[in-house]
Order: sequence, then C-alpha cells, then structure tokens
Amino acid sequence: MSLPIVTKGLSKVYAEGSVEVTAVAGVDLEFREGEIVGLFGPSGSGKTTLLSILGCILRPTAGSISIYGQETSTMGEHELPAVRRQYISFIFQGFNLFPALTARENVLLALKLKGIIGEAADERADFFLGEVGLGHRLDFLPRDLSGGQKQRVAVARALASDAPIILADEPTGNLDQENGRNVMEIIRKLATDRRKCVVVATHDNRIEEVFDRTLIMEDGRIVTQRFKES
Ligand SMILES: Nc1ncnc2c1ncn2[C@@H]1O[C@H](COP(=O)(O)OP(=O)(O)OP(=O)(O)O)[C@@H](O)[C@H]1O
Repeated sequence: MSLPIVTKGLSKVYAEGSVEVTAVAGVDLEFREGEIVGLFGPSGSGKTTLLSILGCILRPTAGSISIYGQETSTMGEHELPAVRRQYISFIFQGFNLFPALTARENVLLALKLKGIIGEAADERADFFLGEVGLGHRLDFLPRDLSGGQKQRVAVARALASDAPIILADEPTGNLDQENGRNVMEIIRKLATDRRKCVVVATHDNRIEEVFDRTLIMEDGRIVTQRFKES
C-alpha cells in the first residue's frame, strides 16, 4: 500500500523578475495514514509553499512528490485538480466560508464539488457538523457564528468530503487559546479515528502537544524532526 505523501528532494524556487527566492530546498519527507504532523518555522521559512505543493496547488521546480503512489510533479497542470479532489482537503486560517451560505450549505457545497449530493450529502453534512459540536447551528450564517464556530464549520467541511489527506494552514491563527485547542483536539480525534493523514502548518506553540510528529523548517529546509514521546 502506498503512503499518502512521499517527497524526495522537493524544491521550489520563485522567480520574481531577476530575483530568485528558494522557498523550499530539497525536502525529503514521508507522511502516513493516521498521523498528525505539525510544521513549524519562522515567517518566510517556506511552510505555506511546502503545504501548497503537498496539496497539489503548486508544482515544485525540482524533486518529486507522490500522492498514494501517483507521481504528481510530472503531471500536467490540468491533471492536478483531479488528484486534489480525490485525495485532499484544506483548512485555512481565514475559514474561507461563503458568507451568504449557512453552516450546512457551506458543507453541502464542498460535498457537491466532490460529486456528493441529495440525501446522502444532507446526512453527511449534519453528521459532521454535529461531530464538531454545531448541531444546533446548522442554519446559521457565518456572520452569526463565533470565530471558533466558523473554524469548526471549516473542519466539518474538510472531514465531510472524506479526503484521506487534510492540510491545514494556521487553523488556529484567528482563535483564542481555548478555541484553538478545541479545534485541534477535534481535528486530532477525527483524524486519528478515521486514519487521515493530517499536516498542519502553524506558528502556534500552544498546540504542539497534539502532534505525533513535529517538523521545524528554516530557509526552506526541514532542520528538526521530533516524534512525540509515547
Ligand atoms: N508567489 C511568490 N513569489 C515570490 N516569492 C514568494 C512567493 N510566495 C512566497 N514567496 C517567498 O518564499 C519564501 C517562503 O514563503 P512562505 O509563504 O512559504 O513562508 P511561510 O513559512 O509560510 O511564512 P509565514 O509563516 O509568514 O506564512 C518567502 O521568502 C516568501 O517571500
């Protein structure tokens, strides 16, 4: 069985006019099912760029990345969205909810994009919103939800689509300590129970203990890798 994500010598150089910025520099990593990995590092160290490559939003300039055994670095631009749809869900700091849609409708829209519609979609949306503690807020618009509740809608949306890989960029960035911890515990529990592969890019040291493995990035490289003591 192939691993969710394997990278070898992964690099990304941005070329802005005559200036080149090496954002990711030769990263070799493996990510497994059922593990939750924290990606730490100072601002500008390459976390978002690496996450974008892992999520098939960006292509590397060198090296390889395979998603469940499919080499995506050599795929054409038009082939990547299909891999993304099948395997990957994102959770962002800004929640990325549609303001005119209710909590339930936001989840339903994500399901529709994955081809899940009708009663099956309704049931699934309500189930996952219930799992994140929002069963009583299904018909609320984002503006009527707190920051923590909005992020929980985003978590429910990512989990409902049932992708095996969940990538989160600063998911607790807008939340206070208690809400941040709650959201991470929900991600951890659902990810562990459902054997998801979860990678979280973050500055938030307060949530470090939820991770099975912590990676620290500096200048595009992984400089430290720590496993949780069990
Ligand atoms: N589109 C782009 N064009 C040119 N350079 C870029 C681009 N995106 C990012 N960079 C540069 O690449 C480097 C890594 O940026 P990246 O956003 O991946 O870092 P980060 O660790 O996620 O930072 P932060 O924690 O501040 O979000 C930075 O030096 C940044 O200026």
